[in-house]
Amino acid sequence: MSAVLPKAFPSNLNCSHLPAKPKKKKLVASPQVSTKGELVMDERDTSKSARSAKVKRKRVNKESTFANTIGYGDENTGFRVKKKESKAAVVEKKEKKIDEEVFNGGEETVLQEEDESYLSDTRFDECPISQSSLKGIKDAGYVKMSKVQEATLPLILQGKDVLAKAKTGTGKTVAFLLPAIEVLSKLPSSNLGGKVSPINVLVLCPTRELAIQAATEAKKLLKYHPSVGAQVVIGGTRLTQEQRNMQANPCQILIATPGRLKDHIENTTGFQARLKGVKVLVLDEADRLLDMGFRRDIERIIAALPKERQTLLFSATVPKEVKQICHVAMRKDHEFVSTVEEGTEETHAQVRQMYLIAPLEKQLSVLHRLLTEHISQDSDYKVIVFCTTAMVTALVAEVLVGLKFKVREIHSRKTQAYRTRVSQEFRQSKGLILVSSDVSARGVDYPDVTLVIQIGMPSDREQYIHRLGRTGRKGKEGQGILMLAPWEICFLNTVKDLPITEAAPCQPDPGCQGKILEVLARIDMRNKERAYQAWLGYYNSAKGVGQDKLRLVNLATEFSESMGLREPPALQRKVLSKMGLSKVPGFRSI
Ligand SMILES: Nc1ncnc2c1ncn2[C@@H]1O[C@H](COP(=O)(O)OP(=O)(O)OP(=O)(O)O)[C@@H](O)[C@H]1O
Repeated sequence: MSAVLPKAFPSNLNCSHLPAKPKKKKLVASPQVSTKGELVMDERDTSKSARSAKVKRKRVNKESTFANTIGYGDENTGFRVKKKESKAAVVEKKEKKIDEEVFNGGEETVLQEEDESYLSDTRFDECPISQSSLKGIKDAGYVKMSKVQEATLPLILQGKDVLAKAKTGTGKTVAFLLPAIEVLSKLPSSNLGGKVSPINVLVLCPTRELAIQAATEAKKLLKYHPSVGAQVVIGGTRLTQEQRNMQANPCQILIATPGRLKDHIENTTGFQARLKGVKVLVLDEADRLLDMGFRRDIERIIAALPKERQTLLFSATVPKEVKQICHVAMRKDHEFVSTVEEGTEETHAQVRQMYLIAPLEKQLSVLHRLLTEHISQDSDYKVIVFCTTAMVTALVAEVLVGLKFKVREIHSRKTQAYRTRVSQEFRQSKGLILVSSDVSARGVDYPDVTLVIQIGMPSDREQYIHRLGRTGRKGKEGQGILMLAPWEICFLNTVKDLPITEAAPCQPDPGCQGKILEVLARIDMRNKERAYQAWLGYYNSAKGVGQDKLRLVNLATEFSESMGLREPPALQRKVLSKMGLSKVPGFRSI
């Protein structure tokens, strides 16, 4: 590995790119319980401005925390207790327990500093919605509607198809769920019963985490609608188990990921007939669901639904192409609603965005420095580190664990039970780093994320915005750092209209590189091989990088060197062939 630092990375500068954090406020619980069942917190802080901030502590449901029940950090704890049970039975029980916890909502303790800029002046109780929904909303602690909720509710209640765009973390989930529940609760009873139990509201989400989260939100709103239920069908769980659940307790609201829904359409008896009852179809993260990765599944699903229905498309990003192809799902006379003013940025002003250029060989030590600095400034840190692929995510997580950071990892190569557990833990934690692939890029609502780091170029501008949107939710502050290699600078063109500034060059801690090499040396070779292959696959199809295959060979070698390897791993011929790289000189094959 070369020790020479490129120009963009001068050795005499310190890492001063992170803005100094304001002094932490001390939050002290005052023993008052409001009429809403909220525990209201007093804020004891010496600073005047801080004293004026409204801070609430919300208690949601249940006494036992999800974290306590499951026993994090020791995957095996739960398995060893009852020796007589088979491993499969225990796993099944554990997954069931996770499901129950997820859908009943474990205790969630959230400290909130309210900045109400995302809210409108309209209160929910001024709207023409049912008393049952209002009670659920009140219990959830929502008083005023967010701007997107205020803008879309009347249109949806009028029966219009709606394509809605609103910034990340501004309440789009409630914006589509609440009116959908209202539509459902007004259906004549013939639609609610009979031989076939119809699905009346179908919500599609691009990731499992998002589907689970939407179901949790639905449960809150349905609390006082005893005859309406919401169910989730997602990949990574047993199809037969889902079939049994649906048969035992068919619900009117189904929240699904597209692949698994398609499976049910094709393999579950009576499912197609149930779908004929759909009155409202929602595509959450619509632009993602309509892009090529999902399009076929979506078209197949739409073909199974009645044409006479209402369709709602929601996202924080609605590129031109989506407006052009939304007719795949919507009626021509649909309404387009945007709470992002024309000519203004799609990101939040209170989230400071920076980019930082570092060669691959230095990125882990720069990451180390960024994290160390952030943690020293904020003991309540909650960081998400996004990586390009699942296997690169696994590798970066392993390195950070080796460097003694408190880390969890989440990506598609983990079992669904693991992903659900980690997601719940991160939601409820402070002082934790989540290393993630794009499974957490969109929609996932982790409260109080203090910093989002993106390593390597995101797949596109939209993905950058959604990943960044994991911080600065509900009007809170946040920071985002995009770390690019010098040859990835072209990505900046796609986000040049966003307020993203160059961070001061970062000098890693002396000695850190040595530690990283030691950690890398201990990592199983197979993990590095997998990361190399995944990295190559990603950049091979990345715009602005993948076209020049000869350059790609050199960049991939640079990546393998950044993992401490002297020579790049050999790849299977069929893998190279699949990537269209078999004839490119420089790749080793077996
Ligand atoms: N009217 C409201 N008042 C207060 N909080 C709300 C309101 N509506 C929704 N919320 C809360 O705001 C948070 C963000 O909502 P949500 O996850 O739906 O945002 P989003 O706009 O869908 O974000 P993304 O674009 O990232 O998917 C959630 O914790 C949700 O419970």
